[in-house]
Amino acid sequence: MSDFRDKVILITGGTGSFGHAFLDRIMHEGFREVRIFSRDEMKQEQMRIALKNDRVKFYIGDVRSRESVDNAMKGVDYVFHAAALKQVPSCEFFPMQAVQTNVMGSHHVIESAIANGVDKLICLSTDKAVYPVNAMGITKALMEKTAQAASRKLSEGETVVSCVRYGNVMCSRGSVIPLFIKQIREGSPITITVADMTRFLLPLREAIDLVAFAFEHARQGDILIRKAPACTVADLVTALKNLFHSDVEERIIGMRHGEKIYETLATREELSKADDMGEYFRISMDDRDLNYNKYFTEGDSGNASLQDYTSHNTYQLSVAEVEELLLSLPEVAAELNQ
Ligand SMILES: O=c1ccn([C@@H]2O[C@H](COP(=O)(O)OP(=O)(O)O[C@H]3O[C@H](CO)[C@H](O)[C@H](O)[C@H]3O)[C@@H](O)[C@H]2O)c(=O)[nH]1
Repeated sequence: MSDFRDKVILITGGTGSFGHAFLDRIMHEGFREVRIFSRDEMKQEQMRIALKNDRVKFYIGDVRSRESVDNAMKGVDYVFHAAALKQVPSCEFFPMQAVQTNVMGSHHVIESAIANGVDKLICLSTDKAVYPVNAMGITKALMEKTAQAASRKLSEGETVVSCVRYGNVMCSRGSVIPLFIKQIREGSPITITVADMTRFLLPLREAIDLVAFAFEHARQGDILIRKAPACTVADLVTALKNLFHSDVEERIIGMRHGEKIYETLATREELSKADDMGEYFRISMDDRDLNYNKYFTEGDSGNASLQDYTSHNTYQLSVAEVEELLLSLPEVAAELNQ
C-alpha cells in the first residue's frame, strides 16, 4: 500500500474486522501513528494487548458525538470510516439508531475530517445501499449521499472524500458461513432462507484490497467497487457439506426481515458514468448543479442498454469454485484442521 511512513491514520470502528485486517496489512510499512476509535473499551484493551505497539493509539468515543470525533481527528492525515450499525435485523427494529450512527455519525466524521484538514477520507459502504430496502441499506445510502454532498462543496487541495461498496464479506461476524459451519458441526439442520438467493462473495483480503485501491485512485466524491463473483445459497451449502463431508439435513426457513433475493453493487445509471478499471469500477459523483432545467431539455445520453451489476448477473461460481474459494479463507481452513 501507499507510503504511510510519516502519516497519522484514524480508523473509526477500528476494533472490528476491517480495523484488524487493515492494520495487519500496513503493520510492516512505516506509519507514524494509527488511531483506533471505537466505543468498546474491552475490545480496545484486547487489541492493545494483542498488538503491543506504541504507535497504535486507542480513542474511546462514538461517531454520534462530534466532540469525541474531533478529539481523535487532530493532526490526522488519512481516515478510514468503518464505524457503523450493520446488522440488517437490528437496524430494522431500531431504524433511528441506524440513522444516528450511520447517517449523523458519518456526517460528523466527514465534517470533522474536512475541518481538520485531513488529506483523504474513505467511507465504507455496502451493496445493500443500492436500491435499499432495509434500514441498514437506507442509512448507508444516506451516508454515501452525505459524502458526495460534502465532496461537491470541496475545492482542489481540500479533503478528498470517497466511498467503497463491499459485497458480503465472507466469514464476517454474524454472517452465514460461520453459522452453516456451526450447524454442520452440531449436526443440526442447515437453515436455508431461499435456495436460489444470491450474494456477491468477497473475502476480507479483497475488501482490504478495495480500500487500498480507493486510497490510491479515488477522486473527489467517487464510489469504488470491486467486481466480484456470486453464488446461490444452495451452492454455498453444497460446497460446505462437501468440504466437511456432511450429509446434515437442510431446512428451508424463508426470507428474513428486510432481505433481498439478490444484491446490486452498481446501478445501470452509475455504470454509464463509471470507469472500468479492470478488477474495479470507479463511479464518479453526480456533479450536476441545482439548475436542473437544462437537463430537462438536453437529457442525459448515458448508455441506455446497460444493466445493473447484480449478484444474479455477475459471474456465478460453480460448487467446485465455491469450495476452492472457501478453502482459501483462513477461518474455514482452521475449522477443517480442527
Ligand atoms: O440461516 C441463514 C442465514 C442466512 N442465509 C442466507 O445466506 C445469505 C447470506 O446471509 P448473511 O446473513 O451472511 O448476509 P446478508 O446478506 O443477510 O447480510 C449480512 O452482511 C451484511 C453486510 O454486508 C450485514 O452485516 C448483515 O447484517 C449481515 O446479515 C443470504 O442470502 C441469506 O438469506 C441462509 O440461507 N440461512
